[in-house]
Amino acid sequence: MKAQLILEDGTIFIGDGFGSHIDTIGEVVFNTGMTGYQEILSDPSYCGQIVMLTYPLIGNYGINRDDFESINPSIKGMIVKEVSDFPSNWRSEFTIDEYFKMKKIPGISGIDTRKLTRIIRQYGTLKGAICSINNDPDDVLRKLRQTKLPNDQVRTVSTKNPYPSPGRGNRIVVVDFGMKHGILRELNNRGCDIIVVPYHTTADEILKLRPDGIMLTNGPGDPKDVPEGIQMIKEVLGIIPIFGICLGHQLFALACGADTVKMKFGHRGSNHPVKDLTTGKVLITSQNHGYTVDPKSIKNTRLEITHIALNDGSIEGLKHLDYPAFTVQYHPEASPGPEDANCLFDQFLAMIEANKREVTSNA
Ligand SMILES: NC(=O)CC[C@H](N)C(=O)O
Repeated sequence: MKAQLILEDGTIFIGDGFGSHIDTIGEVVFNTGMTGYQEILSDPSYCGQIVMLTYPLIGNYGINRDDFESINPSIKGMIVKEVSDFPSNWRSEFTIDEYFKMKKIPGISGIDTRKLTRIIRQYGTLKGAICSINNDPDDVLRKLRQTKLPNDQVRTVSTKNPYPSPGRGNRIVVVDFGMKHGILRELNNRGCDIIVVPYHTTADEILKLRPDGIMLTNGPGDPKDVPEGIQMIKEVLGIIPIFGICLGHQLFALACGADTVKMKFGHRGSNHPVKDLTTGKVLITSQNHGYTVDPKSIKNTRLEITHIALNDGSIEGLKHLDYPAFTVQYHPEASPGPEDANCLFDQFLAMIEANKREVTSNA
């Protein structure tokens, strides 16, 4: 069935609908990863967004039961050049079309994704609509321009109740701002005794759980829409060691007095080079963010920049100069993408051990 993609600047693309044939509106962003569409479509950080994949063939290894990053995908839609109807992989259980029909997500294929990428790179991320070819484009455009993008995505995707993932190692409270399950897997692999808590959990509630460390997860939207998280971080900083990823990194920066800004079109892909300023090494990283910490805002804080993006010089990592706490803008849990930065989870646990020794020696 023919479908159309309409951008808020008035550009119209005609393509073929796949998945659910419902109309949708969202922020159109592009991801340049060559693989990993299943992890991308189930990454809660894309909540409210229509994701365009620049790799030209999507769905060729199907949808399997192992690679989800959340139970229910929260993307608004997907834009691709070509969708594969006949996946070939021993793990495949559904085609992407079947899966999107089941989850009520619309997709559009047959789109000139190079042209669309150029538009977004030139003008920045835009709102867009995927709808039936029968809709009047002027009506859709009017509705699209009137539609405000949501600001409550973290509330939508965060867990409603705390839950444990037991282990015999360090107790980690994972604050779920829209967590990718890859983060849990990394902590589980290291034997951690995990308690996942909702985004609005207060510092007191967290401290009552007697954590050895606090993990601030990734998540969707503007970090300034999550004041509960910023307040909590201010109160636990210096008491419990902290590791933050992506939205967790941005919230940490705000809690420490830095500022965040929206990027023109963000970083989304699996091969973003990042320089670790402490070692001089370059890591190839997995990324998905549309906001960034403003470098001008760092000088009045007690933060040190530990990592920078080599494509545009933006901040990719921070550490606190006085307290055990560090954060990264990229995804050390990969899922999808390279595992160059996986050792950050080990560094988190080493920081926890060092902190325990310090607390004991000061006692
Ligand atoms: N993956 C993330 O945590 C993304 C963080 C934030 N929502 C951004 O777009 O910048």
